[in-house]
Amino acid sequence: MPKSSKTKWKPFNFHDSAQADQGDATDSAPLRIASNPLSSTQHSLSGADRRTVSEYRPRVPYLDKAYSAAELQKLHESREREREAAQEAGSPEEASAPACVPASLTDPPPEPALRISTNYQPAIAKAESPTKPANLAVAAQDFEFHFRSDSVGPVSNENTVAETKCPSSSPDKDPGAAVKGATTVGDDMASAARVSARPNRFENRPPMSTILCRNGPQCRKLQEGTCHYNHDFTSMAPNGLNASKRSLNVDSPAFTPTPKNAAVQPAKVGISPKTVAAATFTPRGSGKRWKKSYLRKRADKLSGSVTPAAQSHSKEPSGDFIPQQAFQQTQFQEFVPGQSFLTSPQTKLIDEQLETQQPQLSQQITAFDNTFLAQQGLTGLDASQTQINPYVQQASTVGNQPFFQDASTFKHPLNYHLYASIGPRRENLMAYQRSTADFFIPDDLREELQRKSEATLQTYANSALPQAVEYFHSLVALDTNNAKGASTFGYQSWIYKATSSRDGHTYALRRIEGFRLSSEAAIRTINSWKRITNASTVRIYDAFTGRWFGDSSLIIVTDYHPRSQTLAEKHFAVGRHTHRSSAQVTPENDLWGYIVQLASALKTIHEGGVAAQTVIPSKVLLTSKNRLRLNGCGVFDILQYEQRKPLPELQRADLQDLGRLILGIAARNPTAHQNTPKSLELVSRSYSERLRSCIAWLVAPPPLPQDGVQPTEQPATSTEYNIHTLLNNIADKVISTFDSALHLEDEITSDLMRELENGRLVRLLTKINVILERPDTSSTPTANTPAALNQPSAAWSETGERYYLKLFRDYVFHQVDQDGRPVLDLGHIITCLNKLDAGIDEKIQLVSRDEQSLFITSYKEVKRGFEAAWAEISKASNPSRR
Ligand SMILES: Nc1ncnc2c1ncn2[C@@H]1O[C@H](COP(=O)(O)OP(=O)(O)OP(=O)(O)O)[C@@H](O)[C@H]1O
Repeated sequence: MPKSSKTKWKPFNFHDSAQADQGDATDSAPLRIASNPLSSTQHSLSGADRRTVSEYRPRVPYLDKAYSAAELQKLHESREREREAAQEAGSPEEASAPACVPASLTDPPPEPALRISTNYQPAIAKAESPTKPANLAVAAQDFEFHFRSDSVGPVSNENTVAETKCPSSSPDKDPGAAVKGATTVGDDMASAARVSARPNRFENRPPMSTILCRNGPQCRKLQEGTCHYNHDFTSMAPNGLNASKRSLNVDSPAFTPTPKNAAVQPAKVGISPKTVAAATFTPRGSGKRWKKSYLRKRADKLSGSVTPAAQSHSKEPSGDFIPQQAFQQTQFQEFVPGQSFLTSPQTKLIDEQLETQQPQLSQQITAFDNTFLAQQGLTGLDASQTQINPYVQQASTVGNQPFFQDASTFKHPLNYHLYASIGPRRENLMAYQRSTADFFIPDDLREELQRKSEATLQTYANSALPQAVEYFHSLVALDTNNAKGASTFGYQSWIYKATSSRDGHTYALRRIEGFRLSSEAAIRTINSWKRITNASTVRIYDAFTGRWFGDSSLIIVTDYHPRSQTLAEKHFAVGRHTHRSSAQVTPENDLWGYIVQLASALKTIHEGGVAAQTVIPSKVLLTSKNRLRLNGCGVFDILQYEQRKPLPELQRADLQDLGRLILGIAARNPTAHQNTPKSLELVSRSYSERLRSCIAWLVAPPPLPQDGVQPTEQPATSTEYNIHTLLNNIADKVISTFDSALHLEDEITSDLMRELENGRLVRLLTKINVILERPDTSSTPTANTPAALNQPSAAWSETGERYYLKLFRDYVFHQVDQDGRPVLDLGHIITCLNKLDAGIDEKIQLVSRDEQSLFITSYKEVKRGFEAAWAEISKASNPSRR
């Protein structure tokens, strides 16, 4: 990286990417990656094997050696001597043969626009005196050198790349002359033998004036009068092939393979003749459907009727978004190939048939429709009424479907390990080196988050559940137990995941089946619960009753915690998520963590003037590792409003329930509290006395004081049985749980930091893809002249001002090694993108795919080019800014 570079770190401003100034980009490039030394390529000047620009020698495919002027002069003299010797020996043919020497050695070369020496510094190349005329006699034949005349100054929009051709690339001269001269003269050089053994790729090349110019009709060189290629495009077929050259003919001579050592004509850019034999494109994989659609479209056209536009892209505002409804109403528009601007032979044939045999074809279409509908089981429907929903099941299946969908039916699981780093991590990296895993959050965390996200978004198209419950839609049952009896609450209860049409978030709906609300006051108790906010409770939002399920149901709306598990499922082996057998001992620290979290929840609940009444294994959710949330709160307050007990009694019962819960887990028996002394003895065998005495205190509350004063109104003493006493007694455990929580927070923050750079790179990649090879945006669409969409832009052609941006894309993403194999080096890609984002002064060499063009430019200029193109596209996208 050049020392003089003082470019400031200034990332692309991609709408919202307000990035802070990161200091000197040359000293602290944003990300430095270990470059794989094995992956250095012919295009690469950066990385571990970086060479300086001056060391670069162009690769000449048919010469192993680049001859200097002195060497060529020596060859010439040697050839002259031979000719004279032959003359003296009386060999007239040999003597009369013209001396085959490079034109550059015999004639003064035509005045070049720019002359180059082999030691040139391309980025700062300047015209040299013609004292070294033959230095590039060989190299220049293969390369058309492009230079940025303004490599340091600002890039002009009109002529971004000032390009110069070497004189020997003139079409009038045989480009292989110098090589031929060298090979016939040199009899003393092994390299000459090698050269002569290799085919000259220009030998059988047709004259340039017969080759169609790759830059197309808009070739700038043509306007300047310097392009010697053919610009008569009238003979070209619309698909870009030269019809006269490429079309198959029975009179065509049989194909004769070229011998391996024969001179090979260089391959031309274009569509391979093999494509003639390629299968016709058939949309949607069904030839019948495609043909049917096309036939109908053509029949419509002939009969004057118009195929209605699809409604699926209507921009009319909709009300609440209800995916299931929208899903079933969607119309799928058939693919209509008639709108294509290219006419395939097949469509031409059908056109002709339609013109001549319209009546027969109409019958054919009707017969085709009937057959098709019969195949789909849709007989009796008019084709225009048929809307095919690929997700709709047979009616009988839907009718028999229970509340619980077969989750595997529509499941397309993610491949969680698609992006996982493979193999062990290398430890012997340098300080500035990174491995792929460093750029992403840990695999297990990412997988867990992805699974949660998938669970949150999962819906079923053919659910037998109501489509909407109040302001919720897309219901999915979370209960796994199909045959349920009366639950904890004395009624059948169900849990559904649902999406709110008010805010689009996902909630859990607890349904109490068959509950009749007797008093308005009962449902208003939910207001106290709405105010309870604690990290260890499942938050409550709303409660209402209704008949959406065909019965009178009470619905309580709570937070949804995807992929959560109850303590009962985890510790007492009664659920689908059970990973641990109930025989396993739970670590004591985990148990203290449970006590602290639930005590924290109870503290907030009791201070809020309510009681949980649900501190039981099936109502405590585990939402991640050892992370508890008290669930099902507020339900008893509504259900037992008439028979409610005094609050102190309920709050003491909460503490006792907590004791029973911990006792059950510690003794590995959900009914352990039924024989408390024995269970406590069991606990004392596996756990500390501290834990045993804490559980013993919780499960045996002292008699209730008679005055009924609320515990929260008095300072706690060690003898009182309330949540404050509990928290005072376990203060040290509270502190250690708090410390663990802080450690976890630090870890998650550092994981988050890794993803920070990825977001920036995604924005950069998005921007690059928006820009690259975009069709022309310069023309503004009007009523008479529609936008020139899909028209290739001259800016991307070889002479266009954005050509080098395309080459930069190849340099970053399409690297190949010396054998032409793809190089997949994430380090190289990320390094290049970061350097582009920073816009540093480092030089890069961009080579066209055919190796005919070479640019020496810098990241700074590439960035400037991308920014200019982005500004142009942004302007074109916003009519008010045009
Ligand atoms: N808020 C929630 N978010 C996500 N999942 C939940 C939520 N509440 C409950 N679940 C899940 O729903 C399932 C059933 O929960 P529920 O509270 O009905 O327990 P249960 O075992 O059916 O007990 P019971 O029938 O005695 O009430 C559990 O697997 C639980 O993980």
